[in-house]
Amino acid sequence: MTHAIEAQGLTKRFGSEVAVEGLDLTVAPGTVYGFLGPNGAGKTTTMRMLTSLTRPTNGEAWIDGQSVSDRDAVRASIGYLPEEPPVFDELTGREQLEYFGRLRDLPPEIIDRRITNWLDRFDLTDDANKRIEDYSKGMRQKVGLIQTLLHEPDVVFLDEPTSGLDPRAARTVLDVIAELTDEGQTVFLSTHILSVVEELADVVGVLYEGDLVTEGSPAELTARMESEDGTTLEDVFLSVTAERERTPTGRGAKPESSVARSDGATDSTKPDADDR
Ligand SMILES: Nc1ncnc2c1ncn2[C@@H]1O[C@H](COP(=O)(O)OP(=O)(O)OP(=O)(O)O)[C@@H](O)[C@H]1O
Repeated sequence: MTHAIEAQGLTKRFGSEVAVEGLDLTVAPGTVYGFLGPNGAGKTTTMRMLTSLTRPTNGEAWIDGQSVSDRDAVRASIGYLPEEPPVFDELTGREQLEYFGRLRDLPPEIIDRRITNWLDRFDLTDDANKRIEDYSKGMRQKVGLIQTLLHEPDVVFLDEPTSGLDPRAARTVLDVIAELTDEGQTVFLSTHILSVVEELADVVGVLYEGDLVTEGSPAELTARMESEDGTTLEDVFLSVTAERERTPTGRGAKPESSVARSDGATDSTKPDADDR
């Protein structure tokens, strides 16, 4: 079976800073992989490598068996919603989505039909012709999510997809994620909201200082802890990350505050300058 996502020895250094270290993982098609880790653990950097937006310093990754080093070959298979949805303030919601549909080479009638359906699903129809500069954070997030899904990618990378959403919209997003996997799509989901992972993830991986410190189904991870009934994913998360804090390795020894981002990136869906 071809893995939807595979990484072998994936490593990213920014100067002397090791953001991700020798990451090995596989994700089966049609599943949700919950990617957890404290702030600065390397989740975004991992997703940027897996989506071909930044080049690994070492190691390799494949999407549907296709190397991410060939951006053109994997582009159509990937959808990526970064933490800050990349949208143009001066466009209306509908124009933004049409623009994305054209970038993805979708026929106009398909673009039109899918946009209409998604706007309706996310309760955005009445605001579709307003400029995005007048949108709330949650409305921008909805547009970002729709444009990520518009071309029906095989593998969807979502960074905090429910960020800024009210409970009803957040519920719609969770339902949509479950439906995607029913259709055979694969979802790589990074979030700090553990209940979301608990509900959706088939497999959970916890990244700590660039290292995958534990992996398994939510049930396996909670069962692995020698503790009383009622252990939650939060207990697991706190336990595995605290263990590492007591025995710092690699980049754990470095002060986080000394690290300056070298790309100054404002649009996290753009490839890094050194990767073009
Ligand atoms: N372009 C860059 N230049 C220099 N250092 C970087 C760059 N991008 C990330 N880093 C560093 O790599 C490490 C991992 O960052 P990353 O953004 O991947 O973490 P994260 O797990 O996504 O964090 P959060 O949960 O806060 O979003 C951090 O120490 C960060 O400062």
